[in-house]
Amino acid sequence: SHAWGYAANNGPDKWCDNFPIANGPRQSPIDILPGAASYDSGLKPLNLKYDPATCLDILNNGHSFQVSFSDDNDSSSLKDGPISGTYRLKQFHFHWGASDDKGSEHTVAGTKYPAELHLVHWNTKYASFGEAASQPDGLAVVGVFLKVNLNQQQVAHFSYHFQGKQTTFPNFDPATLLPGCLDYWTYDGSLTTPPLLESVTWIVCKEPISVSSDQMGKFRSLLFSAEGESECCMMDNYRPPQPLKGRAVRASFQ
Ligand SMILES: NS(=O)(=O)c1ccc(C(=O)NCC(F)(F)F)cc1
Ligand SMILES: [Zn+2]
Repeated sequence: SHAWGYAANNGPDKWCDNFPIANGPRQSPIDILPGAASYDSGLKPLNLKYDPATCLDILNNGHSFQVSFSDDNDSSSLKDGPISGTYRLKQFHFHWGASDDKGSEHTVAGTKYPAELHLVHWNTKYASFGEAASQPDGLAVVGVFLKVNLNQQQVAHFSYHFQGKQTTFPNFDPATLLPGCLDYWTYDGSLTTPPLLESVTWIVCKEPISVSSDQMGKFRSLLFSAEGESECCMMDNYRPPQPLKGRAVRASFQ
């Protein structure tokens, strides 16, 4: 079976063929309706601690580019918020569109942002990321919307062209990618790409960060294709919102 992707023949509408959980009860992303979210005063502020020294490399994995972190200790981790215990940062990556009117996976009352950042963390009550990824409370992903600010300087100089390309990416501090205000919505969901595992506590920040239109251009210059293949620009690598199926979305703010 041809690998999954975002094209008409292998994209989100086809994923259920090989991954039936695509129609499961807690799939992501979702459309967040702020008016329907319930404020929960029991939710704690996010406690994010990132150590740039744990930043390892940047990889174009053919679906996005991802910056990986060494996770053999808690020096880059998430605590509090809606979760209990400590979740270690494993990687971050983005989803984006072919134009600024689309690209985010979560939407807010139908509004699409041009891109969305995902900071992926795993619950240290499990032995590894791989084990955590198959547990209902195994992962916590912080989602941050990106908006285009026409005269904004570059967020960071990512531009990793071909699939499979990997390079060191020393001392990048992911805290520079966080908005000033860490108000968030939270709900139980899944990975937004196959295998679509229903193991994610989603934490979606209300405030977007700004990127330059040049930065968006750089994202769109990345390639789904590998070196030597006919060039296929990496864009529209987002899954559309999935049915809420009765889930509650809580807000950390009023
Ligand atoms: N887009 S997302 O929901 O943040 C997202 C985060 C992580 C993974 C991932 O590690 N897949 C590989 C695994 F775990 F073996 F299945 C996929 C999607
Ligand atoms: Zn993602």
